[in-house]
Amino acid sequence: MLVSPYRSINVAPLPVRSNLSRMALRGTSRAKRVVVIGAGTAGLTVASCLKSPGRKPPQAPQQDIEVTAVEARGRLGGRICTEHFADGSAVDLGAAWVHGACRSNPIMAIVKACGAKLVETDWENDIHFEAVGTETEPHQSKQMDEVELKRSYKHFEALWQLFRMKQSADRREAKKGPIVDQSLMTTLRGLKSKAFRGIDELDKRSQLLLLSAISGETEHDYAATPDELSSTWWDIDDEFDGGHALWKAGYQQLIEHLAEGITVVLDAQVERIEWFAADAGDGPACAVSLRDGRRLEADFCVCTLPLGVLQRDQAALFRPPLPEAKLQALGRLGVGILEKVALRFERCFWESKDVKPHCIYRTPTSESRTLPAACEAPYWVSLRPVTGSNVLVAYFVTGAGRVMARLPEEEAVSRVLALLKSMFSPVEVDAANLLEAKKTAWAEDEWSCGGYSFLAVGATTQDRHALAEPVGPLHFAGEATHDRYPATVHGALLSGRRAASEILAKLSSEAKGYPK
Ligand SMILES: Cc1cc2nc3c(=O)[nH]c(=O)nc-3n(C[C@H](O)[C@H](O)[C@H](O)COP(=O)(O)OP(=O)(O)OC[C@H]3O[C@@H](n4cnc5c(N)ncnc54)[C@H](O)[C@@H]3O)c2cc1C
Repeated sequence: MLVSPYRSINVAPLPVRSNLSRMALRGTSRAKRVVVIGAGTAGLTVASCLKSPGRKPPQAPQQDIEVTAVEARGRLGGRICTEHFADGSAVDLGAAWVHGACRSNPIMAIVKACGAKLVETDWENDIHFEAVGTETEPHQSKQMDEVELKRSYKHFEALWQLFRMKQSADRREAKKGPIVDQSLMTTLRGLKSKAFRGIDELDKRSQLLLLSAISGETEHDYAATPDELSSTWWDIDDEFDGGHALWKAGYQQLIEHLAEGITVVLDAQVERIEWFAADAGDGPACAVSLRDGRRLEADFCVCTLPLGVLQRDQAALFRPPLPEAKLQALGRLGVGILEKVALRFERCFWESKDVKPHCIYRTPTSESRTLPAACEAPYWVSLRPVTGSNVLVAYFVTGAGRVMARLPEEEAVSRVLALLKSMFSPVEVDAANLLEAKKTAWAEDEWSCGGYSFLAVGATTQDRHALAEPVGPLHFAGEATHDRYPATVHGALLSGRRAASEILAKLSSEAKGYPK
């Protein structure tokens, strides 16, 4: 059966919960109401922090807070979406890895609290194929020559050293005043030295291998092409130490933990967010209108809508309109595309007695690969080391992801099978060996409009700050608003904590009688 994320067929429906948080009421006539828009990681974190804001200093006010999260989908988690195959094994169709599984990563405390099991991915344990001939039927692949692979890495390292020097110089200039940014690919193409004569000077084959290495370094992580990514600010994000680990029972464990005790209204699509001036009288500070006509009034509203949704809907959503700085930030930031096709087989054909790869790569032929290229071929992650099930997950990014998102499920699956057949014994990859498949379409999904945010040409971290900036009683969270850890679950979680502490700080100064 093929399942797209928004259908969420295999996810056990989580009940709408209704035990509102009630802390001791002191000094106010009624509880403060907070509406959180979106019940993904950021939204649930805001709600959970406001529900139990932790130990407070004695002078801090005890404030009664009622938190309600409204969520467009019929499930929790947003871009976290765990589904299950018929054998009970979990597969994450949205976020899968805890990037930087170390103690300072806030996700690890939740992993510990829910007793979850993580399995680290061994990126070195991989196999590389390359396509031979043209990409037209029947296409074949052969395992890559190690010597050639090493040679391509040499080119890559030389190019990357040059790039890092240029990027440091550009960043120094940016500190002095405005600079003209350009795409990562434009910069890479312009780099030459004695050790590296330039991309265009390489023979076709070396170019192809170099480009694959660039894809691996940029497109796989950022879900955007080097033509889209900012050269100056590429890789400005921070990361936690430690490996990259997958959840044995799925990322949904994090969502279930965050959602405990939170009131969530599911199937509630927000159509309008209004806020009113502080001197507008005794009425509500803001109001959220739903597609079904319901209206929720509140003292604060926290918007955790994904960047793609904000870009599409901001003009219709906000009354009054968002400030210019926010609109400009929305226009500059980019949304990357990442899609998955997960296949469960009866028999495992990608492992041998000696080789049990975690990852499988395939370089397409030069004929099919235009420069500068989008990553046209997927890479595969084996879930055998994680769940023990014979599952391969194919990852498609950027243009290839967009194509996959639009393809009917059966066609997408047969394309992935054809690629696998070209690399492994066609007898083993036979459709009869395929038990189940699940396919995503995040790029087409009304409530995510893509994968995750990236700094496009001309965008800077300041745009993330502008997106995070509160507007009156309206606060903002979500992965795109985090400056250090965007595009990740931990970034979304930390952005939720930030928005919650902004509201608590306002309540605290209000209780002390400071002006709003
Ligand atoms: C395919 C894929 C793979 C990824 N892999 C990883 C990974 O391995 N590791 C990692 O750390 N990160 C990964 N990410 C990124 C990670 O999933 C996100 O950064 C994170 O989940 C975002 O959380 P959020 O709360 O900001 O947004 P979301 O989870 O998208 O939450 C926003 C919520 O708002 C809801 N919503 C939208 N519109 C409306 C509306 N009008 N009214 C009401 N509700 C609305 C949405 O349904 C959603 O539930 C991946 C993302 C994708 C798509």
